[in-house]
Amino acid sequence: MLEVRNLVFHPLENGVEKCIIEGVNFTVEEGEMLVITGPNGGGKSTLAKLLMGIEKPDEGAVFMDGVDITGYSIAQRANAGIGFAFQQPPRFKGMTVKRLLSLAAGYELPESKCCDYLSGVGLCAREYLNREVDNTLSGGEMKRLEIATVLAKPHKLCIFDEPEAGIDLWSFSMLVKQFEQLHADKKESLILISHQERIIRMADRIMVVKDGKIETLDEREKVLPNLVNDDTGCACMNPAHRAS
Ligand SMILES: Nc1ncnc2c1ncn2[C@@H]1O[C@H](COP(=O)(O)OP(=O)(O)OP(=O)(O)O)[C@@H](O)[C@H]1O
Repeated sequence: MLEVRNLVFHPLENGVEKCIIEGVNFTVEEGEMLVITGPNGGGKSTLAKLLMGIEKPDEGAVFMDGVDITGYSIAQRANAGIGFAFQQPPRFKGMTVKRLLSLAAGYELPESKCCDYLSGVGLCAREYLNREVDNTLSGGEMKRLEIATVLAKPHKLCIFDEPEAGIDLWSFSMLVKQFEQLHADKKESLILISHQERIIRMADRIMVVKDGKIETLDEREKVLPNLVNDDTGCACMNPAHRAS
């Protein structure tokens, strides 16, 4: 379904080319959950931004259902069926949570539906529906709201960048259930960027990205034993990232 061919991203930093992504190739099949992990600064978020069209690759191509979407804008990619939850979600002063969810869904959502999406990420609709999406919301609230906006619309492919970041354990457990349900339905393909062992354990395949390259890409059963016994700096080894 998604095919990434030889992606290269070399932005200029102070006039000098910096190698961030170096010839990355992979595919994601229909209904598959691919978890991308690896050390901090390895290039995972940049790869997600290249898939979403937030950054443009210097070389390579991205295909969705055989169509070359490399030149597509963020909006065109959204229309092609790609949803994305940022690592650090943007805020929209003057917009209510209800309005944002309706915009994300593409139609005026009834309150009951908003309630379902909000409670799915551990937010109480009564408290949040009419709140503004501004800096009065905490980082964890923003993050969960961002995920709710992605869940509010069916996509072919959803990309979640560190959905666990800044989220308390109780809400994290609810999120894991949401991902398990999405995965069980097999209607959407999922790319989850994560350092969390509990999320990594849900993957069909695991990709380890390090120094802008794919270090490993294989089925979970093959990658996981090496990952949890690895002390080379893969963040999921850090006890702080382990799910309780
Ligand atoms: N446009 C850019 N110009 C210069 N450097 C960049 C640019 N985008 C990303 N980088 C650098 O590329 C490297 C990879 O960043 P990226 O955010 O993709 O890593 P990551 O694997 O997602 O890390 P983390 O696990 O900490 O979230 C970092 O060193 C970052 O500072």
